[in-house]
Amino acid sequence: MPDTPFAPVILGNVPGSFPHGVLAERHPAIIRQVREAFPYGPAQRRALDELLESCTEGTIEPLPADAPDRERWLDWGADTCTGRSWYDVPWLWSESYFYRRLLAAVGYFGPGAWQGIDPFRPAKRAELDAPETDRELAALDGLRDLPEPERGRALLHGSLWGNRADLGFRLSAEGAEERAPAPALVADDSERLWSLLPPGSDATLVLVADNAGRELVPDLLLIAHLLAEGRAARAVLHVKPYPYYVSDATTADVLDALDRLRAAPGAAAGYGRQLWSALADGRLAVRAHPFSCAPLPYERMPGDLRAEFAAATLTVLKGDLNYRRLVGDRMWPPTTSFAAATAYFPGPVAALRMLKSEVITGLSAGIEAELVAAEGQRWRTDGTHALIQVR
Ligand SMILES: O=P(O)(O)OC[C@H]1O[C@](O)(CO)[C@@H](O)[C@@H]1O
Repeated sequence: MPDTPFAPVILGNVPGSFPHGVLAERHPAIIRQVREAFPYGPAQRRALDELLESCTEGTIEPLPADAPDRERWLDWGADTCTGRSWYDVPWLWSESYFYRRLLAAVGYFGPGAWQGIDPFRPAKRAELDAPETDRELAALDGLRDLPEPERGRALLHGSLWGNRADLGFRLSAEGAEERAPAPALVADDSERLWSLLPPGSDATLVLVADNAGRELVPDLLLIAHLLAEGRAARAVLHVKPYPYYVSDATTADVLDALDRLRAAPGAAAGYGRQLWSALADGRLAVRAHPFSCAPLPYERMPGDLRAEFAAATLTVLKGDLNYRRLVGDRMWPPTTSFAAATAYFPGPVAALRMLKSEVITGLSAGIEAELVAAEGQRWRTDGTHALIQVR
């Protein structure tokens, strides 16, 4: 991507800005939430306190010498960020490293009794087990008699609006959903998406997941539909290798979502069985590439991931964080073409995203004017607007 002066990389060092608020308020709130999630011992509580002090008043500290991923983080720029304020390095880097340090503080990486214990699991399970999930699964019965294109559209929108299920965002977004006088969908390239996945095509779909629970379930339903209707011959679901951004999906969350579907009454159980057999016979594969938790834009993706995305008929990136990484987490003018901002991507790519941070591209001047007239700049960050963009 050309180093364009008019699209600076986002930092968190402007007091009052959305990124600054995430570092200064949301991260401390997440540390408090994690502290209460499990009966962590004195050592873990001390480590959480130290992280709280470091990320609010201190500087970025290096990983311990024996950290298994120390070399990887050096490749990801740790030597240029450690020793500096969390607010003065790229926001994306700061956020990503915060979750790496948070997991280390509770002993997630081990060795020890807390190795592999997901500090966000109670919150994710509560969201998956919520009565709203029952209602959403029951609504699937109403899709059975619809013609395929309508069922496809309903499931695509289920996956899109499912991106509301961002538990980190919810910590600081009370009441956001009531507002939004301007159009909720600010860009819609869904017809182009369907044209890339016609029925009967030997297509390979790659879906890069975002949140677990009530977002992951509709993502899985969309995959099941595309496989069952022959719009995709095979699918790869990318999840996170470790817990991330509070509610991002891991393989354990995929299994929880599958259990939820298979245990549900009606059409939902059928989708659950389809997905189970697709996993068993290889039509659906789950991958957890380390780069999924990298503090870097997709432009910096490693060769094996680039090759996988290049070979895919379509790569669907879910959510706000993936969108930020897709367009370099830069403050592009909103009317900058999505195709130009993603020109480096090795294959056809679609973004399904709720707007929960300032980054945006590919808006028409008319839509931008309407949004600004109705909501100032609130539309960028309050999670009430969405986009489907395809290149
Ligand atoms: O779950 P999503 O859609 O990637 O959203 C992640 C949220 O976290 C943020 O990184 C802010 O912490 C924003 O990108 C967004 O508000």
